Amino acid sequence: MATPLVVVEDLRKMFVHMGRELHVLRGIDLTIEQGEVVAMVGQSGAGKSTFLHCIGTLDMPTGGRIKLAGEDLTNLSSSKLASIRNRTIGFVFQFHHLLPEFNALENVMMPGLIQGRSRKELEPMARTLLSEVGLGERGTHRPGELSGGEQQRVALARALVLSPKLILADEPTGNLDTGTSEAMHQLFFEVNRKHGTTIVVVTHNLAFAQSMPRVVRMRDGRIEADERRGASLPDASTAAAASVAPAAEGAPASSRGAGATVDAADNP
Ligand SMILES: Nc1ncnc2c1ncn2[C@@H]1O[C@H](COP(=O)(O)OP(=O)(O)OP(=O)(O)O)[C@@H](O)[C@H]1O
Repeated sequence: MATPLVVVEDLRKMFVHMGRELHVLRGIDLTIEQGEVVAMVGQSGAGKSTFLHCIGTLDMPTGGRIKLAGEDLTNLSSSKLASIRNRTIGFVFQFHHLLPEFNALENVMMPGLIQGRSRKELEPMARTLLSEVGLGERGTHRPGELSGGEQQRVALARALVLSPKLILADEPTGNLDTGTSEAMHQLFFEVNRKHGTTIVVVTHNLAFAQSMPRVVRMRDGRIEADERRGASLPDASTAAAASVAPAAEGAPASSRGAGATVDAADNP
């Protein structure tokens, strides 16, 4: 039976900007089950990132309720929220925010090192994750010595190092070329398959969104559509190849038209 990981009820977020109220989330109800892979799509300004930040405990809602892994986040202190965040969520952003003075392996270990865990404890996991994202041989490279796609793969490995139940990704391939994006997209499916991690991705990439089993479309701070496609995930061998072959980054775009934007589809 499906187990809810994220339960959102009547979620609202209002910003006050220059004395004016901006109602960015206007009553969102959404349940995400454990192990789901969900695309969040919609036009620019629809509130996708704000929604992601709220369920990621990076931003406080102004109304409604969020339950994460059974815990009601309402009225929790910032330190309690940080503790839930650290043990439950891994983040992947458009810009990877790797620390330039540390190598790939150290960057992957960093969330654990910050928590006071030992290098000895973290290193085997970090090495395994780097291998899973196809960078087993690049552990000693600093971010400046890696391509954009490789840096983003290090960021994905870093997001996984504390074994989160949930990965929240905000335009994780928005900064990458089409072929590199495709390899990264396959990696998300591979991570879901291998670790059972629930994944929520904000994306403008039509091909990526359409490959997801569930697509939630936002408009003006509300959910406009929530479609479960029943689509099978991409072929495991394709995903595995993408995860182990850095060369896949240079692979040509598929005929599905990766790189097209969902917004373009919104406004035919
Ligand atoms: N801190 C803030 N203060 C005021 N307004 C904000 C703040 N953060 C976001 N907004 C506004 O909220 C609206 C929704 O922003 P959000 O980033 O969630 O949209 P989005 O759907 O992710 O858009 P995009 O696809 O362009 O990234 C925008 O109009 C934005 O200007």
